[in-house]
Amino acid sequence: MLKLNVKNETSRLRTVVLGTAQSNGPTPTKEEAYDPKSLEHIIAGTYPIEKDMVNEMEAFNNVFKKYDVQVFRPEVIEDYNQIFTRDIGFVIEDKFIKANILPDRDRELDAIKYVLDQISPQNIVSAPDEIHFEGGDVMLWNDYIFIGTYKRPDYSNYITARTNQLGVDFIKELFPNKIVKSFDLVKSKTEPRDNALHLDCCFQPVGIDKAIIYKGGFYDEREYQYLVDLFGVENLFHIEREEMYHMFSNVFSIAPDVVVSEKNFTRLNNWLRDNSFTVEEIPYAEIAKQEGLLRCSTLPLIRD
Ligand SMILES: NC(=[NH2+])NCCC[C@H](N)C(=O)O
Repeated sequence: MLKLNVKNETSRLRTVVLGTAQSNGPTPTKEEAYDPKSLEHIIAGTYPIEKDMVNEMEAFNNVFKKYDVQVFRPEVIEDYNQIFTRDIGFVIEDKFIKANILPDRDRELDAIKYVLDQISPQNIVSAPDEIHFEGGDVMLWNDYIFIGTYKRPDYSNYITARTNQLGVDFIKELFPNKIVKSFDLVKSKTEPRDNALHLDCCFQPVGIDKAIIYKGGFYDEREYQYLVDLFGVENLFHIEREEMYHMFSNVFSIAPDVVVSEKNFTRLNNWLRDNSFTVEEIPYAEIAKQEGLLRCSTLPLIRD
């Protein structure tokens, strides 16, 4: 049995699910795209090919091997995108919460059934259909749970809005001892530079007291200010619109002092090293074209 334990984004990682790019399927049509960055690359004819994405995920897997992390991979569903495991469920403390994900993606959860079978059933939580959340919107910070959401009434018009108020309320009720803070995110169906698809596309803690943040991802400046006040401006690495488009905030921590990052994120990687982090650089620019990066590709089950 797996003894789940995740309380934050950075404690030493022991067990994780890493997505797979195998049998990712043919390039989707414009109509099939469910995020604007994939759409941009479908139109431009630059949508990533499977072989490149498999290689990028292997590089990620090799970093896990180097740090002795136990890795589960989803069973491969033929011609189905299973890269972004983060969104299909998430662990808070010792609970696995199954996400009510975008209908286009709902088969992804079946592929990790063999992992869920190793978790005590009383620790697996699912929510009624009208309650929406995806793991990319849920971020743990010890006593805090940060949740990205979309609060305006046209929620259902946005395929890029993945977590609703009911989702926020559900998590609040499940964890009455946590401080649950939600953040209304900026969304666009057509411009990836103005779309914070999930909270991890515009914010993520690193180390024990630092974080990466993109101010423009927050619809309400007061909610951005809340994080500035909580972390302290000197502990924040502010990214620009183009850097958020490249997904600088979507790196992944293996330990408080070890961050896996994209090899072209020079400005961020230098800042991390200047702050005594070890940066494990890997290529991930092809997968980035699907509006997800390293955090999105992982689902941590056990951290120290
Ligand atoms: N946690 C994340 N930011 N995940 C990114 C998922 C990207 C994927 N193309 C989608 O639209 O669902």
